[in-house]
Amino acid sequence: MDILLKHAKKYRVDIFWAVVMVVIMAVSTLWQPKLLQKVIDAILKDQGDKITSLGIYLIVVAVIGLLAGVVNTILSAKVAQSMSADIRETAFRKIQTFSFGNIERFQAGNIVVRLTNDITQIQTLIMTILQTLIRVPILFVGAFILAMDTIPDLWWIIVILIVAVLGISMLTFGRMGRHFGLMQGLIDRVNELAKENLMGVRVVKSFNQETNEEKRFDKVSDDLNAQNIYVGTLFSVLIPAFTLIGNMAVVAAIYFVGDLAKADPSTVTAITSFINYLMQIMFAIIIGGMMMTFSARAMVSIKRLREILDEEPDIYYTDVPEENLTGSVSFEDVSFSYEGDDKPTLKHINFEVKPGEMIGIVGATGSGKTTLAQMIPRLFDPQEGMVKVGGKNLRDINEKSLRKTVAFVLQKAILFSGTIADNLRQGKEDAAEEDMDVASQIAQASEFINRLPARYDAEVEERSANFSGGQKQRLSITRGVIGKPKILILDDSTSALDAQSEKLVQKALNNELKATTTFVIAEKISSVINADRIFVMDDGELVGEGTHKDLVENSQIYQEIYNTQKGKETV
Ligand SMILES: Nc1ncnc2c1ncn2[C@@H]1O[C@H](COP(=O)(O)OP(=O)(O)OP(=O)(O)O)[C@@H](O)[C@H]1O
Repeated sequence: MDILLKHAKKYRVDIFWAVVMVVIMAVSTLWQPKLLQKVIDAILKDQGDKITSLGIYLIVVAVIGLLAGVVNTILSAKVAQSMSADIRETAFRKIQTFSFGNIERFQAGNIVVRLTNDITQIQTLIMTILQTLIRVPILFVGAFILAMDTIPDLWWIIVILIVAVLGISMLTFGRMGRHFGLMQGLIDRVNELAKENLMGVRVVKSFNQETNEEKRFDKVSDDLNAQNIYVGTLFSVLIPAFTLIGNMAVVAAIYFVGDLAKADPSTVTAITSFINYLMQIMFAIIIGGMMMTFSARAMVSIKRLREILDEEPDIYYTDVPEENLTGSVSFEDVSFSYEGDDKPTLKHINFEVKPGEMIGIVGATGSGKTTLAQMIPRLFDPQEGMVKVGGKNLRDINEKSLRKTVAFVLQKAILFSGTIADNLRQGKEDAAEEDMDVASQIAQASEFINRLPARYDAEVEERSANFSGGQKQRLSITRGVIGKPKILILDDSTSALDAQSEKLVQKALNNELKATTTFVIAEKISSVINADRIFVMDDGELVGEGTHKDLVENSQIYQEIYNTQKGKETV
């Protein structure tokens, strides 16, 4: 609840007026039956003047109540929407501080559901609170007192009605609350499955997996449907049950009022307002029950959002001034394990790289090449040892200094929707067209960019679906080199390029970014054969280091990789 209170402060004036409007609305609702009773009384006594004045009075009270209701709805909607937008933005800002590790802990799909579905639940709760929280007790207590005051002899009908409606509400709304919790978990699962399926739609189709995928999805969707049907069934039983109780109370009131009227004829005119108050008591209990059920559902959502807001970022940057670092990189006895893994992925890695060196990293799949590279831009922190850039421990430099020094071109080229220029400017905020020309020439991207009518203003669709794998990689390399970083890491980033283009990229890098320290992770030895030094990784260990010539002579693992590739390629 503290999330709601914290974000409510900003809207306290609107909340105050929303609450005032609710009170006016409740008082108007309570007042109307009494006025109606007086109008009927005047009609029976044929008091023409009184009928008109009371009639106008009744209409004015009803219109005021109606207007208060409209203003309350407008204010409540405004506050609910604004507060939920604020909470969503706060959560999104928090997510931006997360490391890879933090995000993996939640899974991306799960975070999306929290930012959408859970926020919607919270929005509904805020709206419900502002519309009903105060109205329910005022209506319940007011209608109870007024009903007792109207026909005191029928007090027992009021008590039986309250006991019956309360009993049924507690039984059903309690059950619904539990099922809402289950539904939330299933909605997560439906979202995850749909996302996984759509992201991997090419794999699904090429492996003819549609039927299996449908089965997996249907199972979760059916479970969710079963929960929905259960809650729906409870609702469909509830409404006739409440109607029956209400009608029985009305019949009892009419039946017994006959006896009372013999002694006091004025009781007859009181029956309409008495019935009205009975209905108001019943609705107050029902609305209260529904509010509690909504709250139970929204509490699950608040808890899920709290988890995001309370998550401590794994990686903190120290508050030191920005500085210009050199391109040297050193690992001092670095060991690292992914969370939940009992086996380390990197084991006691030691090396030193001078500014401007080109380092190739090779090794079997899963040997830890990407993990090692991810330590340099500090995507993960090692559990043991120290990573230094420009002679400084990464834990002692600020984020900006590191980001402007290191550019990382990922194995999987990821572009954002927008234009090509928008994407390139992620690598250099103020990049001019000339910078883009130079960078795209290095990445061998200029040819296809120049063929696009809008060139750098060409649109990149969502998930860059309008570009081929090779084009995405070229654009991704362009973004990596555009800021002329001191350290450039290419993680298997030329895998979708033909051998000729790959060679041209390497040549251009050598010519244009001579001063840049470059790490090239490659599956193919041919991609790193000309590197100043090549690191050989095996099962998390750095088992060899040297030029291609040295390694062919001295490293058994390198020789094995080299020999398996030699037959297939011109190395
Ligand atoms: N985010 C992660 N969480 C848990 N384990 C991971 C994660 N990323 C990698 N691993 C594990 O760490 C090991 C090393 O992975 P890494 O990606 O560094 O290897 P690699 O040498 O780059 O492989 P490849 O050549 O196939 O890209 C693998 O066993 C992998 O399963």
